[in-house]
Amino acid sequence: MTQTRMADPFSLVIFGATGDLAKRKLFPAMFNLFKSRILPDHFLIVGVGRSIRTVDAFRQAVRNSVENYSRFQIDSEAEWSEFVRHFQYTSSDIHDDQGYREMKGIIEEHEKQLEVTFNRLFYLAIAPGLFATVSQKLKASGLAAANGYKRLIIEKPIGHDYESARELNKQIKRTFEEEEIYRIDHYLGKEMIQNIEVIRFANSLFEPLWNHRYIESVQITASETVGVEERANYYDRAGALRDMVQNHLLQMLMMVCMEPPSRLKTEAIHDEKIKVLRSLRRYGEDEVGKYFVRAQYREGKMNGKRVPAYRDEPGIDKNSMTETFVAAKLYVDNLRWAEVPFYIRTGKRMAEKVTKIIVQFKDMPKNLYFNRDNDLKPNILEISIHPEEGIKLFLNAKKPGTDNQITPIAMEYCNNCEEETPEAYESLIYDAIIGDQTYFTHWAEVALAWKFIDPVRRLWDQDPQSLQFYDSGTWGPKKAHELLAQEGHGWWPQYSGAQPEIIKANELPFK
Ligand SMILES: NC(=O)C1=CN([C@@H]2O[C@H](COP(=O)(O)OP(=O)(O)OC[C@H]3O[C@@H](n4cnc5c(N)ncnc54)[C@H](OP(=O)(O)O)[C@@H]3O)[C@@H](O)[C@H]2O)C=CC1
Ligand SMILES: O=C1O[C@H](COP(=O)(O)O)[C@@H](O)[C@H](O)[C@H]1O
Repeated sequence: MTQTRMADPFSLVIFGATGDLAKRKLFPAMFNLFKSRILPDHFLIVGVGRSIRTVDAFRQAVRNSVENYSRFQIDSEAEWSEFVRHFQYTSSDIHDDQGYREMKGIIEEHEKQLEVTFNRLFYLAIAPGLFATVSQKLKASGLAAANGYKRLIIEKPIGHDYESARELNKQIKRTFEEEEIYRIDHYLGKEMIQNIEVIRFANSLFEPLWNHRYIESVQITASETVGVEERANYYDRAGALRDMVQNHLLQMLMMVCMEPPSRLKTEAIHDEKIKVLRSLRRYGEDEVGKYFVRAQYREGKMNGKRVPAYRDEPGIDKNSMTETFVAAKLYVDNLRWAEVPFYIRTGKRMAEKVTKIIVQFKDMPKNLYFNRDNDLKPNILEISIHPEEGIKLFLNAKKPGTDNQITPIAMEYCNNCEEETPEAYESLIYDAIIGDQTYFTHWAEVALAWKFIDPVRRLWDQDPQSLQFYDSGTWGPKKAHELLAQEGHGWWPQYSGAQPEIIKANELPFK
């Protein structure tokens, strides 16, 4: 959410309104925006699903979802009525033209009552295999012919490789221009991911150091404790490389690496992100094994409870070769990042749920001054994205009262300690409503990310030996540690051993 202003009146059609995404994310996000008073008086939400529901039953489902997942409470029945009166429902199969006529009828009826420009958004919370059909039928039915704006919001996965993504994109573009397509990568809606830009470009402290001369390495971790859950059908065909690396991890990498944009405008930011993907070092087939590690979880213990191996999860093939973990060493071959390793890792059933970026600065000269025993801890900037949100800067300082002993200390800022921050979908839906594409994925990003991933995937598919295994509840296979050890590095924080004192940002003298 880049700016807070009241949105213009709009109609939003949610395809897949009876599904999980709508229930857990979309309805609560709409309610959060309503509570934040940034939705206009006039807006309409039309839910579409195959399930037969009355409008009242649909509104009750919206209420259940808000009560379970919204960050705000419903304060009164009057408030609830004011919110829910905006919701309508129509039951229809996506292939059925009559359904589109009904949607059009509901929307036109709403628009007729208003003397304003008619803006329409279409949110596809449905399987990607249905995107092209909906897009084509929106055009044919005239629904996509608003006299204001028309926008399409789609979810990942966008294809399963470059070719399929390109084909899908081609079909969607028959109805929507690039400026009308909002491709959600929900990591870009996270507060601290959006904060990376500010930390980098609003602090004279960091910008001069943000390059290969001062940065030793960067680590990006997105670890999860959950297993495959109920998504066997999708996940077993996707794997962690497609599910997490192609999108979320590369997006985080782009935010860390991009050059300062010429202006804080969507196009300028997208241009710089795209250049990062273009600069990513491509590995030959014989190099994938050296720079990438993939693995699958075995059974293990999580919170004292035994959990099954991936191959024993419901719906998963007993011989599945799908990876649930990926680690990689990447290089961005440009002048700023020459030879700086970017270590990325993601996995399911790992020891902790954590999303974090670690920027490790170069060591002080060895054997000089305070580093004479060569045991100074490195300076680290830790950007915590989830579940903590904030930054910590690890420094070395004199231990109070002792004889020149040095201790690591940390200065800390917590972003979500005092108040709950907006949820990613809330920020992104709001941005789509006000027409800000900054934190959505441009087609060129999708295309280049696939082009980077595809050769790795191809190689893995031909090489069963590339699959390692790790116990559930651990930090992944040994090889993922060896990947860093080769360079004298280690995954933070196990490697640091530091138990730094924390200096809170609000205790600093300038506050
Ligand atoms: N759930 C999540 O957290 C996330 C989901 N996504 C993506 O969002 C999309 C939806 O996911 P999710 O909500 O989990 O899926 P669900 O299976 O829970 O819901 C699918 C929805 O699509 C509707 N639907 C399916 N086929 C048709 C059809 N032929 N005509 C009309 N409606 C149809 C279903 O309606 P009905 O049941 O009434 O037939 C239902 O509302 C997927 O692309 C997924 O990858 C992305 C990120 C996170
Ligand atoms: O997109 C996805 O992300 C989730 C992890 O998201 P987070 O916000 O909880 O970090 C992951 O579980 C899922 O497999 C993937 O499709």
